[in-house]
Amino acid sequence: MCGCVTTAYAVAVWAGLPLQTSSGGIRKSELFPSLPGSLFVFLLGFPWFTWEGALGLPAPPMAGAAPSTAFGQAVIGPPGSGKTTYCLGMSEFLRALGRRVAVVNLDPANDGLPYECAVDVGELVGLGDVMDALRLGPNGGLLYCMEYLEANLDWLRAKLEPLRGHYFLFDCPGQVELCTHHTALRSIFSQMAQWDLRLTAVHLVDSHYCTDPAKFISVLCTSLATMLHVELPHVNILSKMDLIEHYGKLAFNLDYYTEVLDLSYLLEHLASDPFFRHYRQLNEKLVQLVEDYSLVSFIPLNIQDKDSIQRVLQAVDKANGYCFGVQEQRSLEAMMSAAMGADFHFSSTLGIQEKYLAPSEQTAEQEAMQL
Ligand SMILES: Nc1nc2c(ncn2[C@@H]2O[C@H](COP(=O)(O)OP(=O)(O)OP(=O)(O)O)[C@@H](O)[C@H]2O)c(=O)[nH]1
Repeated sequence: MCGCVTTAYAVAVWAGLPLQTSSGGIRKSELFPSLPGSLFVFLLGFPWFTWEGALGLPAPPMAGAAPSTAFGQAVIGPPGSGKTTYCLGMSEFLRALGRRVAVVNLDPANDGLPYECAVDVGELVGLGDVMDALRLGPNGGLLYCMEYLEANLDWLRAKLEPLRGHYFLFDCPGQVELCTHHTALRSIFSQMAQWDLRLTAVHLVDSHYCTDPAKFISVLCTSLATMLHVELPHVNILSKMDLIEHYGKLAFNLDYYTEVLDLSYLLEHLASDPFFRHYRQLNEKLVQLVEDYSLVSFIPLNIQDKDSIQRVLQAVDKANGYCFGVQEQRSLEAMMSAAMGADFHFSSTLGIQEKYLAPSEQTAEQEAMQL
């Protein structure tokens, strides 16, 4: 069809027929004044000739062509923060939304996986074998395994290539140094970006750390270091929201922790502890560093709560650009996304607070925050 139109156009141009209305017609001599007619028709015969190219316009999208870009999540966080459970819950949620999901286990220490694993790094390198052969402990062994994977990325690429078109969840090892200063994991992610795999780093942190101000400062520092080191679009998650007050009451409202509001209140709270009073200056500097970057915030998650997973997915899809992708299964998913976007953020955090935190008398700090 396109060929016929092109040929008719070529004949018309060659014959010198007007190409628009009789009054405003354009002749070949006006379009291509310096191009001899025979050369012009000769060019039209080539398969690479397109009118869009000739007129400097972008090429039209090829209907039905499979886009090569893949999307996914790199699930990271300290040991026990809930990465494997997250991969299971998120993969089930995504499948219910109609996405084809492939979960990839990059943690050689993971055994007895609860999810259906599409690719398992254990097929390439085993932690037990490395520890035995090189007489390393579990930590050193795991770092070696990651370096081994980095040196054998062809293996991973060959495993991922047949899964193009899937949405990927990478269950990563929990060693904190892998995300804060060791280079192997970062280099694996950056290589995946070269393969046109757009990942969001989903960094899980146990929410009960919020109940201890000193631990929360350390969580803020680790999260910031991870964001700066991993170099991926990043979403921080407070996991296990249902257990948030398991080890004590929160000193402030939940949004204080999720939005990382004025941290000087945290320092005042710490000053009441005789041990931390001696480290006030150190804590001040750490808190100042976090505030200066102004990058860290958290989304609360209870993996058993659909609304909470949806909120996380919405942030992840924005971060890696999935929501702008051509493969999005529109309809219900898009409608949910729009509805969530209209949600007033403060009220949604308040809703989570009411759900998971026991109502209590206002503490002195909370009163001070409201003033
Ligand atoms: N109550 C509750 N428990 C959770 C939640 N998420 C994870 N857990 C539990 O936390 C424990 C650790 O979860 P995992 O998913 O194994 O954590 P991980 O980060 O993969 O751990 P490593 O592989 O050791 O790094 C398990 O007992 C889970 O059942 C949650 O949202 N709520």
